[in-house]
Amino acid sequence: MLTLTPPSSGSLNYRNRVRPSLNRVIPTRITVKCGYGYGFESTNFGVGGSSRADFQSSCAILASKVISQKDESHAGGENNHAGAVNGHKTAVTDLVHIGNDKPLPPKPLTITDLSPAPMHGSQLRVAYQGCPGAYSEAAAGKAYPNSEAIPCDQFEVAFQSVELWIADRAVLPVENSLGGSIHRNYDLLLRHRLHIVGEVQLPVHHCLLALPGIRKEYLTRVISHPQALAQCEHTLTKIGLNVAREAVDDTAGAAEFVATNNLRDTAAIASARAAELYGLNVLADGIQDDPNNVTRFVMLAREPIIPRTDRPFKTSIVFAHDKGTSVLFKVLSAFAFRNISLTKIESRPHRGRPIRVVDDESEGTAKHFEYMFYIDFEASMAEVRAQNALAEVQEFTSFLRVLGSYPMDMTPWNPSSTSHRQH
Ligand SMILES: O=C(O)C(=O)Cc1ccccc1
Repeated sequence: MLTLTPPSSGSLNYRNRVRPSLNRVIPTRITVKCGYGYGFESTNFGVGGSSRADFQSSCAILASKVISQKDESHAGGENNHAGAVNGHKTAVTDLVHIGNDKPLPPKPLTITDLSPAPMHGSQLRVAYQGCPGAYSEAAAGKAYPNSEAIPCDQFEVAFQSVELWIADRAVLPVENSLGGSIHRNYDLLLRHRLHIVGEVQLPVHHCLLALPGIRKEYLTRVISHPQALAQCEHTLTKIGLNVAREAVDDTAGAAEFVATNNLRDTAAIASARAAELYGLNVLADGIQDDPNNVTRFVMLAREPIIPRTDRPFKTSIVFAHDKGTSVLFKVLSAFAFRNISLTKIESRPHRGRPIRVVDDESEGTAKHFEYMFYIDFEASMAEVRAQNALAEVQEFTSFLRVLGSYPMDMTPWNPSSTSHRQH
């Protein structure tokens, strides 16, 4: 389990443990002991900087990295017969020099360079918050089918694991069709320097889990992630479960807690996979109030991907403004005039500057809340209309950051089953 502890040590502990009762190997969440001295002040977010320039330079850095990695391969690594470019095996013929030590000109980027595979030559490692069986783990599997999912005990830790190269990607739930935005996670996006490189929408099908032999009538408590409790509230009442609700960090963690503590009076709301992993019975399934319950996750990486125009892309930005009237209206117009659809707009209190005091000699003083605005729009940063829209937005804002420009999840809509079953 990856956890945060005060600076000093520096050890990493990632192991598999066997649960004797379940006779199954479940990866333990990893624990990393390191400092957590991030500069969280808004000045560290690049206030006043040109995010378009930032974005473009990031892309250039990525492209030049690919090329320099090729050069490193030229220099001859551990293997004289084949080199690796971004983790992809390269045939020896690509690496020979022509003539007088003249290196080959750099090869054009290919599709595999756009989302670089890990340099360690193994599976992509994807960090998520929660225990095995959590929905975030399923989202990691949907986004990166052959990846190794790394459970972390907090989101902060999942972010750190990518920053410290323990993982290659982090998966973060950002909004739900019933509960709306997961605000804390938007704050995390701003506090860290990771880039959104993809999104997945996951139909979430909740089950009510209890120890074998336990019936609904024995229960005095239901535990789960707050989002899961909220998404099942009406159904729980409808099936007569008017018992205490308790929030825990993740759904699968709730299932594990019931199993390991042999709790006969407590049920967990979690996935069917969690029931299997922790040896629990499914008392009722499909208990989400909305059968079309979907959670959107974003994937984060240290480097941005190079935006393209040959498939639908989405771009996520965050901005703040100091003063001026109708700023939000002007920002929205920058997109509307260019026919760019917005898929999301969200405001969050500005942590660095939560309050603004306005003086008026005749009226006195007033306090206003200050906000950060998050917008997702349907265009790629490779499109001129998106670049122009952002150039305009920048004129009205004191801070602007592109969180990422990434392929939209276009998987066909496949809603979960429409009825819940009780057992
Ligand atoms: O707790 C989990 O399993 C998560 O991945 C977070 C979550 C909770 C409820 C719905 C979707 C994601």
